[in-house]
Amino acid sequence: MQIELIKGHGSGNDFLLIDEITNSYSFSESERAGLAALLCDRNSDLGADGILFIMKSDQADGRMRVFNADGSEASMCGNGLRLVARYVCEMKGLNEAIIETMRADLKVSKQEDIYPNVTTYQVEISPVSFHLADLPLNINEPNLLNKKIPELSQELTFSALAVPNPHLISIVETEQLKSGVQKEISEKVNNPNELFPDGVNVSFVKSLDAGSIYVNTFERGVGFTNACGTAMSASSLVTCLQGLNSVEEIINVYNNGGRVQCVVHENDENYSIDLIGNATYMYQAQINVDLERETFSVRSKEEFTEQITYEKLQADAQEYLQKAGL
Ligand SMILES: N[C@H](CCC[C@H](N)C(=O)O)C(=O)O
Repeated sequence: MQIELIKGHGSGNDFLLIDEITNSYSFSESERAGLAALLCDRNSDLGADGILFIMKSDQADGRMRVFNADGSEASMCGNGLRLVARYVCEMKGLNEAIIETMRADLKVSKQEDIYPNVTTYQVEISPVSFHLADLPLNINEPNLLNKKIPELSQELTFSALAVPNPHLISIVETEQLKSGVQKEISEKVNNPNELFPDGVNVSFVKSLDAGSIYVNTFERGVGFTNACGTAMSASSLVTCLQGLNSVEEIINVYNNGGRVQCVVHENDENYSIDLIGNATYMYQAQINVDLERETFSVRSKEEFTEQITYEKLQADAQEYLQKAGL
């Protein structure tokens, strides 16, 4: 089958966007998973952290389904939703829209550039739950906020929440970031285990200057990525719960792919997070895929020029992190 796609990224978390609104593709569930595993392979001519299927919606301006590089589907993707927001808004000539996701119809909007000439969108991250059954996390507690999980670590404390995809977050110091402990814990909870039967995204967070944090994430279904939008949003919320940052204030979230901003909103113990950051296109391509034989070829590939400007944002962020000793 012939497929057109755009490759883009949100803070270095890169995705293949497949437009099912304009094109008359009709993928079965197994084809969606198979395409993700085949096209996201970093040893192939494409490679990405996941695929974003952009689909018609009966109730919103568009619909996003996100598949990780291992072919598993996730309920939400913050960096990916900014790319889908851009694609749908530009297609329909909108500055704001509603995008249907697995668990909620979410508000998205075009924003002022977060960095000169870097196309920027804001997306709503919601719903948020601290109920452990919503991850799921199998421990006999109503929630897990800044507590130990002895099976994973004797010294680290963790918070667990679903936004709505599952996140396990630990606020750490530089030495823990530089040790191999995050990889160890992440691989343990993303291979068959009793604690997290569906796996979990694992983030280590370091508080920097006031209103600034650094987040490093091992993503369920992918591995370490440059950034994870839902993880950066969930981490921002956890830093507010721990008194390191404040709700309704901009939090600069640094990551290995650059910088985004989060604003945590609280309404009677209900939280949502606004995630603001780049939505950068890298190239568009036409490919021929033979899923039976698990092969594909790139028929054409045309680069965009936006990445050149994005790399200036990324260099600034990396300079800041170097000064912070990261
Ligand atoms: N790996 C995640 C999905 C992608 C989320 C991430 N790329 C983001 O930007 O939020 C999961 O399985 O829950």
